[in-house]
Amino acid sequence: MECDSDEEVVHSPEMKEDVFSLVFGDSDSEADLFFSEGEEKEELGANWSDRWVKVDEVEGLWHCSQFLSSEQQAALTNAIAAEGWFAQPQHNQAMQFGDLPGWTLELCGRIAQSIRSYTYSSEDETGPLPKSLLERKPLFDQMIANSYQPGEGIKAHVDLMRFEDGIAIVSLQSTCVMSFARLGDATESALETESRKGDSVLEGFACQPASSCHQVQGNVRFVRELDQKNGLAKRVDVLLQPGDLIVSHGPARYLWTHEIDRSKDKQVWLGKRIEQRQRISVTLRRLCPQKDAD
Ligand SMILES: O=C(O)CCC(=O)C(=O)O
Ligand SMILES: [Fe+2]
Repeated sequence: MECDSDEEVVHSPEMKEDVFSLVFGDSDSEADLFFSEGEEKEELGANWSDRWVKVDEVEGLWHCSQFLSSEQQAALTNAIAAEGWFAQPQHNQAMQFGDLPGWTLELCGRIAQSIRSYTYSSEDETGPLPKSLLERKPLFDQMIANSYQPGEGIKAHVDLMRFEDGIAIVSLQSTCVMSFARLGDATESALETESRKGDSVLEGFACQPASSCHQVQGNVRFVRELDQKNGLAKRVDVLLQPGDLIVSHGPARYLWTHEIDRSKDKQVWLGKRIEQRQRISVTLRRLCPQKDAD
């Protein structure tokens, strides 16, 4: 079964006040899902600059490797499980608008913190989000949690225009390849994966005689499929591992589709098949202001 983004709300239960404290013990509004006791929140940003990687070909797409540690991933997975949204495998999507659960607010805070720490320490970069988006309040007011059983993915889409620019997605539990395709090319016939088999991963940027390029940047690998005519990337695959975060704005948000095809034989990375487990993702966005009805 495919998840059709935004079209289907399987489950959207009322938030129970006490769920968060049941899972994490009593905590105040500065809930401590992500921060262990005594940890200096301000100092956490120190090494963010190394983890954020700009995906050059998809302007406005940024990847943060290991945004959440394994403990934090477990805590977030538990918080989602405690919501009861995915108690049955056929329930695959839950949305929250406005008053977001405590763990979501904490996640938003941590995303903002990591982006700020990157953006304000590198003057010449736009960073994962332009400052105008980064400093809006609230940063996000809508959350979708998606649950994918092995074999399930999400069709190529651009997120609905009712959401503002600036989108964040956190991946949990199963590694997957997310494919970005330039909007004009999105409907082209299935893209060749065979040509990638046997290609080796090289440090830096290496173009194969065929039309695909591999790039390794830190812990992140991209595979780019080039347009033979103009040499520009028409498809870029990004490996998302549990705990990774991606953020998109501008062209990446409006001019590229994103897709996860987990049908048989599609989740292949550098010649190896990715083991599929249940995957959960948390997408954070902000709704456009309501237009007054005339
Ligand atoms: O599951 C994902 O990583 C992507 C979700 C997505 O694209 C969406 O909800 O619009
Ligand atoms: Fe999406």
